[in-house]
Amino acid sequence: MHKIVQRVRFLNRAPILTHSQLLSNFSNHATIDTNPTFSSYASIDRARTVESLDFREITSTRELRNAFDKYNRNVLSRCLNWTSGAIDNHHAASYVVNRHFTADHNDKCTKEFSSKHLKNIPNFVRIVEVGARDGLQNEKVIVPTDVKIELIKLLVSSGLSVVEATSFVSPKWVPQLADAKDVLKAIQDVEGASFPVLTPNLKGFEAAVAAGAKEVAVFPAASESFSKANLNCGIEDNLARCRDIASASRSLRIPVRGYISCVVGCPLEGKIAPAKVAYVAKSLYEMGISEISLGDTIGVGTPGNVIPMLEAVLDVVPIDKLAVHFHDTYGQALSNILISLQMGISTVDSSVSGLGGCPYAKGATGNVATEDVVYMLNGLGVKTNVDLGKLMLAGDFICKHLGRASGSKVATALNKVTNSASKL
Ligand SMILES: CC(C)(COP(=O)([O-])OP(=O)([O-])OC[C@H]1O[C@@H](n2cnc3c(N)ncnc32)[C@H](O)[C@@H]1OP(=O)([O-])[O-])[C@@H](O)C(=O)NCCC(=O)NCCSC(=O)C[C@@](C)(O)CC(=O)[O-]
Repeated sequence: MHKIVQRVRFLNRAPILTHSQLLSNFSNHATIDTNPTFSSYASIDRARTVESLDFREITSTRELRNAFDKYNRNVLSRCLNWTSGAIDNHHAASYVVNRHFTADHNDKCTKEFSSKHLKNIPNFVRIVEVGARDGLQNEKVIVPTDVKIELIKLLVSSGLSVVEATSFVSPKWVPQLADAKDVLKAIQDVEGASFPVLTPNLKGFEAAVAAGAKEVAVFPAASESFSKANLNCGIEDNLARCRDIASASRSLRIPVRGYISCVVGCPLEGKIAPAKVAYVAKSLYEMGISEISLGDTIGVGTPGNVIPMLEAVLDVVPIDKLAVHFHDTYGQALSNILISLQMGISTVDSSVSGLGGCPYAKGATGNVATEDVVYMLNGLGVKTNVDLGKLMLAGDFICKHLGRASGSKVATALNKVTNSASKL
């Protein structure tokens, strides 16, 4: 039933069914419908828990499946005992979404497939949501603080357990995040997630801690030129700043994440050698950084250059300390994530609706969209604890505010499907 509630909820254009309304609709269908093709559903063992009901059992009947394929409203109505009205449209939409367009995997197929080709893929992937920071930092028009706060709350309510909240950087460099202190203070009581913030130097670290930060992130680059453009200092000077933050955080027991920018390519230097990335990763590891996120800042990576980069880093840093952070400029992010998972990495950064871009990396488009990552992981049978429907609500919210379409292919496709379904 949880699944059903989820699917109906994400159709936020019409009233939401309560749990008991859904239950009663379900028992009605099971008892009233006399169509023989529907008997497999009608004979569902009553002793089974409500949670175990699954639309797949219903949609396995040929007549119903054909009706969905042809969007035949008459047959659908007969099979499902619909009457007209908003509730029925909810049903239609959730059936259609489930039948055709979710990434729910078929257990048998996926398991056989995984055992051969996907055996290293983790059972659980931790998603680090960076939309409120990486996603918004490049926006020219200042997003009001309360919109940022609402976005963060919506992201948490979708089940994301790490939601990067903002950056304590110079407001002259990144004016969009000048309200870092207010954002962080306003989410102190939000439960269910951690809220890391970027800190480029001790000044930023101290301000973040004063505002209530319990996790921070430093962000050196693997490219000397990019380091200067982004942080006004070279790689070594910046590593010294990271070291200062790492030692200041130790006594406060504050975990420090380390991003490495430009791990395969730099907007100023071009290709980046894997050895350079490994050098910065090893330096961060040796200073006690809790997790190292490898950033393809301008999205030029393909599995062809990501694999050698990951191999070089894996020689010097244990796999459980690594995360990947792909931008989707050339549409390669999901393939790069899949390769990273196959190599054993189980933490992935992404941004709701594919928002993002670094102000100091010209041409870089958004991060990989969290919706697309969740959809792919659902399809692989990998757990994330993220509710795709609720995540789409967060995406909808921020896209409406920014006045632009979602950068997530999954959100765009599912929204089209549910719009069609609501016309049934
Ligand atoms: C690092 C600095 C501050 C050096 O900037 P600077 O100008 O060299 O610093 P400074 O020490 O000379 O100070 C200049 C002014 O900034 C102030 N200042 C100094 N530090 C801070 C601070 N922490 N917070 C607030 N203010 C600060 C300082 O007080 C002073 O103020 P003034 O006296 O002129 O009024 C600057 O270069 C900066 O803020 N850079 C941040 C750039 C940035 O945020 N880039 C985007 C994030 S990186 C990214 O997106 C990549 C990533 C992580 O996502 C991974 C990926 O995608 O691959």
